[in-house]
Amino acid sequence: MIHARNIQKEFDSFVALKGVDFDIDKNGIFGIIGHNGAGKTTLLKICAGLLTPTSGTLEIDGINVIADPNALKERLGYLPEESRLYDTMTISSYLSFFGEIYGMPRREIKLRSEELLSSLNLDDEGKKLGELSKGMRRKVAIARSLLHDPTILVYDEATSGLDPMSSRFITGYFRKLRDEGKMIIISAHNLFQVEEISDIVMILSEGEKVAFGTMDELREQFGSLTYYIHFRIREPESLGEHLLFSQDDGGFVSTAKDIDQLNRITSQIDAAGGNVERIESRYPTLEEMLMAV
Ligand SMILES: Nc1ncnc2c1ncn2[C@@H]1O[C@H](COP(=O)(O)OP(=O)(O)OP(=O)(O)O)[C@@H](O)[C@H]1O
Repeated sequence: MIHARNIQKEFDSFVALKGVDFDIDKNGIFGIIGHNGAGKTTLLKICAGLLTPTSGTLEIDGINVIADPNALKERLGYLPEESRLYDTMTISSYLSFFGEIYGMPRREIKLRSEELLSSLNLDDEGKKLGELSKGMRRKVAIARSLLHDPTILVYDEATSGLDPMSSRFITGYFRKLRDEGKMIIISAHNLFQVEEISDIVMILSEGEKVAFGTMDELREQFGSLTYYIHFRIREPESLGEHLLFSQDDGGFVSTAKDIDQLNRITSQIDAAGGNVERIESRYPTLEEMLMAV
């Protein structure tokens, strides 16, 4: 559960967050998206208790994060956008080091590390962290964030630098953690991924919340179904200048917002000697929503 009221953050005279409010009543995956500089990392750091907002209140799972950020620490797994690892350590010595910082008993550190390495598909071949690939290093950072079995996860661009297989694996892993009842707050530039796994999405733009809700609620907010009319035509210029269309997969595509417009366009294509191949209808994707804000 998260209750945020009027979260503002100023850096000197620059206002990075301009009074963000939201409520999430059930644990699950909360995706924050927005263009570069929208304020995603700033909001994530505030949620992780690592940055104090200039004003506002924030409660996560009953903890007053701003007044008592330390109370969150035990329950928090935080993954920054770029996590620094100690290059000369091996994976297991690195995880042991952090386990000890968390005050975990040695035996538990060992068991938990083995469990995480195996479920993240990470082989500890005794290599030094500095010798690992970027994707493997990201997985080590993810393992570290999960070592103490936190219930609240704050992940900034968790899958950046991962190949598609590893990236899919991590999103699958998030679903598993969600099913275990954890609260997972993520930001990602991969909008398809956010759309696929988030229970609630927020779109931030220049420090303001411009949309918030389930994907179904966002689809309603960002307009209705659009019809995509895919067609072929020998002489596209004969369609006249009033019909908007673009090239698509060897043919052309035009869009209609309702059935009347759809009928008009298909008749126009027909009259110009074209051939409608298929008509698709779909709601806007998260990417199209972000383009619209
Ligand atoms: N410590 C800081 N001092 C001054 N300005 C900052 C600081 N941290 C962030 N900002 C500014 O606040 C704004 C929001 O930054 P933030 O990193 O939260 O954006 P973001 O949405 O995560 O962007 P990106 O997608 O590029 O990572 C930016 O204009 C940034 O320059």
